[in-house]
Amino acid sequence: MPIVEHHTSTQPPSAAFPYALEVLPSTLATQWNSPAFAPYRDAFPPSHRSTPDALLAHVRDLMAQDLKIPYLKSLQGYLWLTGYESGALRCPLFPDVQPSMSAWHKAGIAIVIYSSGSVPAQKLLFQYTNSEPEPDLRPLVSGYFDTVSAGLKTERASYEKIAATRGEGIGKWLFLSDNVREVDAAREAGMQSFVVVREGNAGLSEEEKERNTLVESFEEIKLKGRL
Ligand SMILES: CSCCC(=O)C(=O)COP(=O)(O)O
Repeated sequence: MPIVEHHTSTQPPSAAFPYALEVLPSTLATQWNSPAFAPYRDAFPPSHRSTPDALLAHVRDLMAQDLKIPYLKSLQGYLWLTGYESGALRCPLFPDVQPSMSAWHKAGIAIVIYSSGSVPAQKLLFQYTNSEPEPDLRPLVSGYFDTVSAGLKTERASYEKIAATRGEGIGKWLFLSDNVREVDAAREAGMQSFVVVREGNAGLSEEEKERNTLVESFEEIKLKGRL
């Protein structure tokens, strides 16, 4: 049963983050007091949401640091919704991702997503992919977790919590991520855990390469004899 860490192991850099920054000023200007937007606004600390300009500056700052704060992630999901629905955004996938996910699904292996991106944002990403002829990959996914529902991705307890939601023992799970600290946490919890090496990811030290199983494509996973 794989858990697919969905950002850098399934997707090359996408236009989603620039899109959120692009539409943020007009969203703040036109929706500041709208009932749809208010919950996203009010999730930010009061000191950073006194005015639309204050919130704009704060969100730009958080995004420049790529901070994985739940209220930022919720806002991004809200901003991405119009982009996906209008066709301005599509989630680009590495070419091995859809065929592998389909094959695992066909083989009865459950695929669960765990990301710092909010669960609503994860569902959008998998609904609107660049996969042809069927861009909507949600039927292949059995569950979604984020840092609100499962906890931090660098903590062992988060993986224990996710594994406890299904009947298989934790030793049957495989976790995939580009982030070695996440891979370590999942392994400590008792999951099998591989580092997915993709172009553009942070490099690994020699020590990290030696003590981890590395895969450059999901197609290699079967060859490693784990599925
Ligand atoms: C366009 S990527 C959306 C996911 C996201 O917001 C993010 O921060 C990625 O986090 P992950 O834990 O999946 O690396």
